[in-house]
Amino acid sequence: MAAPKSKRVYAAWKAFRWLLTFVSRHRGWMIAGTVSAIAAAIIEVWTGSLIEQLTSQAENGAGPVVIEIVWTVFLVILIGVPAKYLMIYGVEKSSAFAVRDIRNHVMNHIGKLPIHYVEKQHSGDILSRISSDLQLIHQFMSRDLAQWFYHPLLFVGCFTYLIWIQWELMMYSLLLFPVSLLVSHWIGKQLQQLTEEAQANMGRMNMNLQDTLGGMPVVKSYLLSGMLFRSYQSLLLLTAQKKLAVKKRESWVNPLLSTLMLSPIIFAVSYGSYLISKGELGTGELIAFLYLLNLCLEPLDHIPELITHTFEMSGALKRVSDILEQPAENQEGHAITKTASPPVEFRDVSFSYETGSPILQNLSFTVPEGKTIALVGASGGGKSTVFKLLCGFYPLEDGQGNISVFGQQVKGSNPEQLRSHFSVVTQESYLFSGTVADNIAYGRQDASMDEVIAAAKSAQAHAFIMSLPEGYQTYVGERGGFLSGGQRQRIAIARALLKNAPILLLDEPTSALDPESEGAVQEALQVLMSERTTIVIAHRLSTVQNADEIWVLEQGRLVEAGTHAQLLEKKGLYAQSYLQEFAGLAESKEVVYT
Ligand SMILES: Nc1ncnc2c1ncn2[C@@H]1O[C@H](COP(=O)(O)OP(=O)(O)OP(=O)(O)O)[C@@H](O)[C@H]1O
Repeated sequence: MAAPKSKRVYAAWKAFRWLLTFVSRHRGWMIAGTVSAIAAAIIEVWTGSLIEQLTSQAENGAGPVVIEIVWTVFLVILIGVPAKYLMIYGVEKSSAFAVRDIRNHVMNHIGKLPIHYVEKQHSGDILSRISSDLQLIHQFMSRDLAQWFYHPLLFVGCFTYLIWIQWELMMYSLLLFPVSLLVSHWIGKQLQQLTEEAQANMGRMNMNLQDTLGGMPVVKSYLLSGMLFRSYQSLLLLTAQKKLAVKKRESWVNPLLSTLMLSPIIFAVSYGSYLISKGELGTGELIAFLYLLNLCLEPLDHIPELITHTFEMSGALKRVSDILEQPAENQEGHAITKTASPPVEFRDVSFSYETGSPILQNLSFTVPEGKTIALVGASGGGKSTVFKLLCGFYPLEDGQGNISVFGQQVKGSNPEQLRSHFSVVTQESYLFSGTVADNIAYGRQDASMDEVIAAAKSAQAHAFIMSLPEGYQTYVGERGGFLSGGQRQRIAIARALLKNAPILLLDEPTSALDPESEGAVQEALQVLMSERTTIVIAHRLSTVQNADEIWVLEQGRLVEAGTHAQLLEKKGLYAQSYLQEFAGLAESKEVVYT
């Protein structure tokens, strides 16, 4: 449902004010551009006055004065050239810097957005806001902002001077002016709505494109390219229709307005000639009047266009400022330091993403220092949620229990400081665009090359890295696409080793690998896990067997805990359900009943 008008106007005004805060940081060039715009407008009006003097003196036959005025006209025109140059360059320069700052600000803000917001958005839509919406804003600032100073000033200057020459002629000539303003304002509002819709569709198209490229193997194997293409096509059509609707309105309203603009000239020539015949107006005055009236009409021709561009820009501005209005994750809070208290403790934690669908229920456990805990349980039972809460991605509300790390509450802690205690390795580790060395060094950005190599050696990755065409400087491709799954995991383990955090959160890093790659990654993991506290979401029998303790999570509750042998002995849920999943039915039976 569309927001009420007053709210939309307020939102547009707020977005505009926000834009001005960025422009004001580069006010030097903006002021230079604005002053030049004022100067350029004054020069235009001044030229009109000189033309009037010139024709009057010529009529009176004052030859030397005429020559003097001609020189002055040339001089004034010459001064106008740098003034117009500075008007355009000054505003463009400050706009370019302002847009650079906005991009920085948006990017910085996105990095600080809480994960619970980002998880709900499509990255393609966010990307579209940063690229095409900001592009539209930049276009407005560099193309239209200077004109917003120049044209109204030119209009006011010419208007005042025209009134002074012959106010009646002026008033009659511009009778139709309010009509054109009303038409352009009305059309501008419609354009803002259409532009917002077109930009939102662009966002959806980007989502579609990103899904097609990012999920290419799935797209190919499930023969989805046709379906995705069709949905892209229909979005494209919708976007084209919206843009066409914008152009359609622009293209009938602009000629209409231009025609309205011609009427004052026709009127001025007719009525002015009548006044001359009555001796109430000089020929020079009429020539100057027509020159200035023409100048006066130039802004009137441009202002409607400026208004429509401004509405278009405010649609884009709103989409960008929507992201910025999302509160950033609180970067303050108490520091968590490593102490002798248990590394991880959950006390009566109950949590839900949506009200009414509990995910964790009164969950309590303590992970002792240096131990490896395997979390098992049915899919959707809340295992990954435990990790998300531990890293502070979703803050606990009052009454939802307590989570502590080294005896200090996660709630209200400094998130960066908190996360410095964890290394996370997931089933499919994320590699960034860049080299192998870069990707390992993301574990600790001040690490030396020797430390990167040492980490790679410990992660059993050095040998394969050295066999790559450019060794550590080999480009890994998008998301590490040039490497095998096992190689990617070993780079991720090297990154975690370099980070050297005391607590490991593993989402079974070998579960997506074939047995051959698994062996090498397991060896790397053993190095990583030694002397660290580890919680591992277990999918493999070998992992649960090697864990110090296994915890069974069922619908957000801890229902069984013990070593592999103890849980087998108990013949409870673990022995009956999960072991079969890990080892296959036959193997589990064999183990259970021996
Ligand atoms: N960001 C989210 N917003 C809403 N619901 C979510 C979100 N993330 C997870 N859930 C829901 O929470 C429940 C627990 O998810 P979680 O990922 O913790 O389970 P899991 O035990 O790790 O499952 P799996 O073994 O399949 O990875 C699921 O029902 C899931 O749909």
